[in-house]
Amino acid sequence: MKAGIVGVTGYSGIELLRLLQFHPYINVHSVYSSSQVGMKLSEVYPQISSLANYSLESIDIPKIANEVDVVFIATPSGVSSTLIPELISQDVKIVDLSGDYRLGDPAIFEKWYNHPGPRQEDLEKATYGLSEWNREDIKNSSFISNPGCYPTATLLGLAPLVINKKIDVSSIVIDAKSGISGAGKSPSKTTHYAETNENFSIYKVNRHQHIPEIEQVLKVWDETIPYVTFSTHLVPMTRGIMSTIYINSISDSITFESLYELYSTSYEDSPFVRIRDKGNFPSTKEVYGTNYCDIGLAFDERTKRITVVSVIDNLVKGAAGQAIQNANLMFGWPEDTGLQMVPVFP
Ligand SMILES: NC(=O)C1=CN([C@@H]2O[C@H](COP(=O)(O)OP(=O)(O)OC[C@H]3O[C@@H](n4cnc5c(N)ncnc54)[C@H](OP(=O)(O)O)[C@@H]3O)[C@@H](O)[C@H]2O)C=CC1
Ligand SMILES: CC(=O)N[C@@H](CCC(=O)OP(=O)(O)O)C(=O)O
Repeated sequence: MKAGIVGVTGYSGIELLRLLQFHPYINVHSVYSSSQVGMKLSEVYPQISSLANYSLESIDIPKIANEVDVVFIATPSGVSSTLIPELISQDVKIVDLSGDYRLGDPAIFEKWYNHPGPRQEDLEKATYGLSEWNREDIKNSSFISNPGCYPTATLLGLAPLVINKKIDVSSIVIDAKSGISGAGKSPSKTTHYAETNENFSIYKVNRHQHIPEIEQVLKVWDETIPYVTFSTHLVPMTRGIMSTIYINSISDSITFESLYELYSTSYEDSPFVRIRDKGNFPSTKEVYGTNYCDIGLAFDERTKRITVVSVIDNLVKGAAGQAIQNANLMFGWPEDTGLQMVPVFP
């Protein structure tokens, strides 16, 4: 299959190109840019000069649809909703890495993203691509809205408890931390080296755009879920997300062993979700450069509170890796095709 990447000069786009080098059935045919048309991609990223000699092409929808079988769109929010209305009518599979098509209601989108959302009629054609929990719909879809990085780590961490109704639904607190590459490659005041190095900061308190995304999915799993508390922090590292989740249990019979059994069973057919043994908690480096989501669990007998620790690489399972996992599902291949990496460590 031939793939195209829109936004290849960004962090998720270049990660897509890197990961697809390992894919046996997908060949990156063309790469597209809005601002550097005609340049060689190796002029932007000399580290890929040994790969095929890609030139950055303009974003011309009929041409894209004509030359590739699947197009990955890795552009800032607000861009894909200008491309999708035309692209969607063409015979090409689409994976959108941005947040544009994740929320089902354009009014909610506008409230949290602070700019107008996509058309309702196009939103209805998008399938939310949380691979592990939406496989059948993804297999039958040709337009995937890839989840956000924080929602991926958080929802994989919460799913077994929420779906199996093991918790006090009003008690969910999510404390999430991200490396700086989560903010993309354009520098800003908050991602400036002097602001992030040897610093640890909280941001977008109670107004992060991933709050409605997380709540929307949780409500599909359990309609009684009200709101969640979700906070995000910047950590002075390049990649990685750790989502630490605190929840009150509703059952006195919960033990670490019962939690471990629940999670292991829930993810027994999910090659990328790995559950840690008792007392063993994952760190972000242990999934670095891979599509894994590693989950650690604890139960506090005194407070009856459950702690879930979920880590991913934001650019892989949180973006490019999950996008390829979803393309694999759409094409009917095993979902780990081309994604069997070993973490870069240390
Ligand atoms: N970074 C991460 O960890 C994650 C990011 N995402 C989402 O994926 C998307 C890409 O993120 P990321 O790679 O970090 O972003 P970057 O800012 O690193 O790159 C985005 C790229 O989009 C292109 N672009 C910018 N403006 C436009 C435009 N108006 N029209 C077309 N292309 C444009 C640019 O390339 P050029 O100038 O060459 O066109 C740019 O290199 C975002 O929506 C982000 O929210 C999702 C999950 C995780
Ligand atoms: C560290 C950092 O800044 N991370 C970004 C997450 C980017 C992302 O995945 O957001 P989308 O929903 O727009 O795709 C943020 O918190 O906004």
